[in-house]
Amino acid sequence: MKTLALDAARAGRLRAFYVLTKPRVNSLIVFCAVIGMFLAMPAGLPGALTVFAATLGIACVAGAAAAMNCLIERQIDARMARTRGRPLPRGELAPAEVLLFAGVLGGFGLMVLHEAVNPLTMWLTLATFVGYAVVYTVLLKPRTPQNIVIGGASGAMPPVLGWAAVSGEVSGDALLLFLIIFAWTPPHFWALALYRTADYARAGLPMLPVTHGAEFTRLSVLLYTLILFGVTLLPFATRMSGALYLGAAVALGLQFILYAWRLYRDYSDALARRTFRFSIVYLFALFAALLVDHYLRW
Ligand code: HEM
Ligand SMILES: CC(C)=CCC/C(C)=C/CC/C(C)=C/COP(=O)(O)OP(=O)(O)O
Repeated sequence: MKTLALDAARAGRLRAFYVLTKPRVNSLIVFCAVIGMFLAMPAGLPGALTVFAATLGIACVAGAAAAMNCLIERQIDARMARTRGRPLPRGELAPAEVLLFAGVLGGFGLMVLHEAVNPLTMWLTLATFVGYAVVYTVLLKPRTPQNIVIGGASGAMPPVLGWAAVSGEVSGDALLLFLIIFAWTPPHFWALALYRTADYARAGLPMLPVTHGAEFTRLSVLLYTLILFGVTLLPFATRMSGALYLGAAVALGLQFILYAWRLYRDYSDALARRTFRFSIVYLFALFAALLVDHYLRW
């Protein structure tokens, strides 16, 4: 009986550490990094060991960054309905053990990148960690409604990390992939912020709908979705990608613009929620299209 209770407690703690790494958000982060690895090969496949080590290293550092964000924001998270069920506000884990967990996980990830991939990828991943855990979480998020526009730069790094892991450099093509996620982040986040405005206001965070109102935020979502459409045409314009990619980018982009237009003209929380969900499907599908196009052309 006693062993069973102990096992259940241990499983609960393991689950709490897992939740801290924000596995669902990071699944898309890692997916984009892996696509970057394949696109970096002009022909053929990247080495299996490089792909494995780079994926493991990037996933561990991204998980550590998420855990640091949960640690730094534990009091803010306790005030928001969406986040108050996280392990730290619930008291399931102590701050010191989360710091240790993030340090060990992040340190392990950086070591794998340095030893089994290359130092450039390790340094870029460390910079991404600092960009999210310090620049975005500590400096920008509590201060400016442009927090996610500037902080989005770290979220846009994963394909660049993947590219650097395989090629040992950062090329213009990799920067196009960066630009796509950079332009995608504002409509992705502001769609959610629109139906979570009360939560952010309660937490005292200056998100765009709190500081500038819903209508301005809806217009901003629409404008960034149009910018995103233009940016997603660049891989075709520069001949990095072919017609198959172009077809997918146009079809997905028009659908995103339609969501943003309807959100602007005819707002409802349910539509904002659907737009946010679509933003995730959109990025998965766009990066999958880049990959399929790359190998079909080859
Ligand atoms: C500064 C940039 C970003 C901000 C502020 C942001 C914000 C958010 C927030 C608040 C959520 C809800 C999370 C939750 O309820 O636990 C979310 C979900 C999500 N985000 Fe982002 N995000 C950003 C960048 C990214 C990037 C770069 C990616 C991937 C490339 C991404 C992928 C996702 C995914 C997949 C989800 C859904 C998670 C789920 O289904 O539970 N986000 N994002
Ligand atoms: C090393 C590496 C590849 C790191 C990538 C990590 C990274 C830049 C993630 C950005 C996406 C993310 C978790 C946003 C959550 O925003 P939030 O923290 O405002 O959301 P919250 O309110 O749910 O905590």
